[in-house]
Amino acid sequence: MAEDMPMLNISSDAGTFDRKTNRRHPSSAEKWKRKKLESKRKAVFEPQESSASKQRKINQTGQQHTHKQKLQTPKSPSQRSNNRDTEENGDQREIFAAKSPSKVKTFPKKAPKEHGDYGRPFIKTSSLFRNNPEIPDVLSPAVNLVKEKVFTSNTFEELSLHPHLVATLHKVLNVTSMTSVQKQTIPVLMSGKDAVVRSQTGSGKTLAYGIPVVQFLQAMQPKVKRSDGPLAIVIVPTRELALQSFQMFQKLLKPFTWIVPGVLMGGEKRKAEKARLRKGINVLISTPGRLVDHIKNTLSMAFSAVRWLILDEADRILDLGFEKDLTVILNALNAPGLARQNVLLSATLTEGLSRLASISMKEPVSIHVSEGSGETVEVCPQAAPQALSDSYAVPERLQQHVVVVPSKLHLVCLAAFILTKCKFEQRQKLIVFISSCEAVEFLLTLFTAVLCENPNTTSTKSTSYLNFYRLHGNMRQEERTEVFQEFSQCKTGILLCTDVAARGLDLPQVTWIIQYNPPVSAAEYVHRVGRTARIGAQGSSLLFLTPSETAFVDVLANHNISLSEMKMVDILATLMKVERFKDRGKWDNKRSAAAFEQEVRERATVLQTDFENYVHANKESLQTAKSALQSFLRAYTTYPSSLKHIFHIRNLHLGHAAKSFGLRDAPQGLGSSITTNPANSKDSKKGKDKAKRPPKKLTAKQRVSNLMRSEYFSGIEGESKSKKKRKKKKGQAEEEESTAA
Ligand SMILES: Nc1ncnc2c1ncn2[C@@H]1O[C@H](COP(=O)(O)OP(=O)(O)OP(=O)(O)O)[C@@H](O)[C@H]1O
Repeated sequence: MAEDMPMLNISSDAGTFDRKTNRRHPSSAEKWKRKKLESKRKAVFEPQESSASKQRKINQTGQQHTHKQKLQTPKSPSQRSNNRDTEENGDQREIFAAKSPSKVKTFPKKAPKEHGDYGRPFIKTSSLFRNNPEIPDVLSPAVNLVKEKVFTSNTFEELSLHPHLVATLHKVLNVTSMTSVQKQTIPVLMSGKDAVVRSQTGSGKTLAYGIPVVQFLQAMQPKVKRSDGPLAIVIVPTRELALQSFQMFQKLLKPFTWIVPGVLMGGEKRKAEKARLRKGINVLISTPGRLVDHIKNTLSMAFSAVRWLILDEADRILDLGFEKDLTVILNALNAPGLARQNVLLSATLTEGLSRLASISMKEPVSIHVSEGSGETVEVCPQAAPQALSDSYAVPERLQQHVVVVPSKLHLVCLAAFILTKCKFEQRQKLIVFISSCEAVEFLLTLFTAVLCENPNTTSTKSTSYLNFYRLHGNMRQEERTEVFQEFSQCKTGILLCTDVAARGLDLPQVTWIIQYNPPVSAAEYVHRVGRTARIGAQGSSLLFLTPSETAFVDVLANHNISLSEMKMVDILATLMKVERFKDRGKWDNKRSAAAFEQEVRERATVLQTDFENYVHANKESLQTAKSALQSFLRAYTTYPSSLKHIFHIRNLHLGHAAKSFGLRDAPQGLGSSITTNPANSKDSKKGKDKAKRPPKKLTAKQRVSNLMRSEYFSGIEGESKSKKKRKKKKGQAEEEESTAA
């Protein structure tokens, strides 16, 4: 791993160390030594290698790894990681390098003149930029884009709605003409039929079911009373989406004050929710888990009057994690046997839904908004959802990009992209998708500490153009709600989040969606990017892939999604404009392209070193980084089997992945359950043996538990067994308490 360490090449004998900047200035003796070694620099820099020489190096890599591991043995990893500051670490590396035979390269002592000295220690860039897998060109296959027209020229007046409802749409919701999905769905639902609705993200599906429900309820005779209990139930996969749908119903129901909407989200005290349920909620919006909780534990929960069941993001709700909950809900609803209208909606409904349709729907109308089908609505009994193709429509004004970044460079590349957008462009609102709650927390802390502080001053005041927010399922509900509201209202900001924010959230003016960790399916990709370019607006997205993951572009192409490539070097080049590097001198066009590239590499290395210094500054931050890495690895094991040929934990290089968490080494004992790349194994011989063994087959139960764990990583809904048990106990206690009261 030694070669993977960031090399601030500093000798121990003299020089001054600037504690403010964490950098050491070389002594004159050192400078002389460096000068002598200048002639060797070419051998070290190797700016452009031929593919033949690259291949040779790849062939040698295994040998080099083994050798370097041997060199490191005098110190245990834990001892190494306890070395707080770079100076100490730098000494350590030099000692090892001195003892090593010729295969281990000697590091240069001085940067070439054209790169400037600026009185800074020379920065060896190879640890970040060498031994990375080759970056292939990504050619997104040609696809037939599925187009959906968002707006129609038809108005809500054409629908025979209650005039107060039309007025509310105009005045409160500020909408006048219908979107395509509304034009097709509202009349079908108003005629009393069940429907399966698929239309692109941000096309107005919420009002497409909200308007018919309100129209129906306000017209009911005798007039709706609170004591009637739930008449319409809306199930959504996340708490924030529940809150958002609830707020939409609140607005729509403004003129019809006798109809009461309510939301059950979890996070709130069950006792308080129970009290609200007892008082009476007519339009009940809930996450599946919370509703099941009340079905099982709230005696006063009655479903005898339910006339509408709406599953928004229906494909998500049908995922394994929620299926059990849904069965409980359907059993409870089906018991009284009242005629009920059922609606399923999502931007990515596929044939998997036929199972649910057959359980709960009667001759559903299939509404599929796309070019060509714009004016027609088919009535397809039972098998309707199967007719839905696997081609997904994405918003027309969404610009989709992909960037291929080796694992080691992930962190600096994300940081550079955030800086590019937020510092040098106006009014940027970014959402960054990350695979686990722990990794979100880690990146928030790291970026806030390293990017928001100005290294040239002692002030810790954060820079005004970088406002970080975070959202994931391990946060307290009040905090989640607060962040959701704040990020909705802010003009600029960066939301670091898990997939809790992937579905349905209507966050205004989001300009960029960054998928730092790839999604678990093409459908999830569509929902993530759908947080921008909503309702006809413009937006952009960027998908990060490692070189071994580029086949995911073909998976997306199979669903008619096409991406254009962005080059990592172009993203990193932003570092040339960043103020924190201003002491490195001004750059102009007169310098050679190679010098420019070298300077970019050096700056990226300085930034990576800042990240690593922060991570290794104390035990706590080191542990946080390790936990984040571990959770990332665990999340990586949960890709479905259909994508395992692309996203397999064995393809990951642990040392490189560790670097993307600011760690200088892959921590030991990352969890025996995680299958690792044999090349990462401490004992390469053992690793080879391991590689021969066929991968352990998981039982169905294990696969399910893996998926559930994946939910827990993003914190969408699934919970660990022990957490559920604790909650159940608490609930029972509350129940007893309230009965006693
Ligand atoms: N007819 C309309 N005219 C103008 N704006 C509208 C109209 N209908 C809905 N909107 C607005 O469009 C935005 C997106 O709507 P909505 O959240 O319902 O989309 P969606 O199709 O459910 O998206 P997703 O698939 O991501 O859940 C909302 O801000 C909503 O207020």
